[in-house]
Amino acid sequence: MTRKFDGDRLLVATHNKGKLEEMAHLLSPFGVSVVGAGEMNLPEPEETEDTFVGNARIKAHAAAKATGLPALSDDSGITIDALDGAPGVYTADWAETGNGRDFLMAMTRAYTELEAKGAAHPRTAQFRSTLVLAWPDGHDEVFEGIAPGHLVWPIRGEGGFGYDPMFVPEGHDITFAEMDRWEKNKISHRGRAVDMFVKGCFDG
Ligand SMILES: O=P(O)(O)OP(=O)(O)OP(=O)(O)OC[C@H]1O[C@@H](n2cnc3c(O)ncnc32)[C@H](O)[C@@H]1O
Ligand SMILES: [Mg+2]
Repeated sequence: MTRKFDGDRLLVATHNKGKLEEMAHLLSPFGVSVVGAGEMNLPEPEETEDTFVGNARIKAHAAAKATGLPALSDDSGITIDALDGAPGVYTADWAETGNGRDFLMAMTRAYTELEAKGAAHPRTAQFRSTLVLAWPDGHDEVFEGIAPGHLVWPIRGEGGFGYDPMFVPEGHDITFAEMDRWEKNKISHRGRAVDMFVKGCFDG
């Protein structure tokens, strides 16, 4: 098996601990361990684009430029059909309190907006993950994964992170937050995007 990047540790340009743990688990079967942007003391760049790929590019290129290493970023979020795709790229912003993030507040907003619209059940939604592998020479590669499902209320489960307690993936009746620790990775948007990354970056 050959790989397109050198060394065993891959820089993952994220400051989200939940994402980093999932990436570490998803990549370990390929002999790749990860190091997060936080551990490398890299700043968190402002995500000023209005697309997942645009923001993923900002994060990956900032990390690659700062370190001279290839860097893999993840920009992700949830699109809710009855809310015309909101919160989408603003998924993290819905949790912003001005003093950290509150995901119960963000999930409550999603539920409240669905109720206000009288949205029918099932309230379909998709988790989306766009990975960008950026190289120090400025070029990049893009990989995407989608997990379809629906939203439930009240929220259920203690696992995962972010909006996991309100999301039931298609073909299941428990939320991502109710799944055993690594079950989510087998079917998640991030798991699917990492599959594409692995296919694109390894041969043999
Ligand atoms: O930008 P980085 O540093 O990677 O970390 P972040 O948490 O800010 O990540 P994003 O900018 O990509 O925002 C994604 C938002 O979507 C949420 N999200 C993404 N993937 C998720 C998942 O697998 N389960 C639950 N919520 C998720 C997450 O909690 C964030 O609020
Ligand atoms: Mg972010």
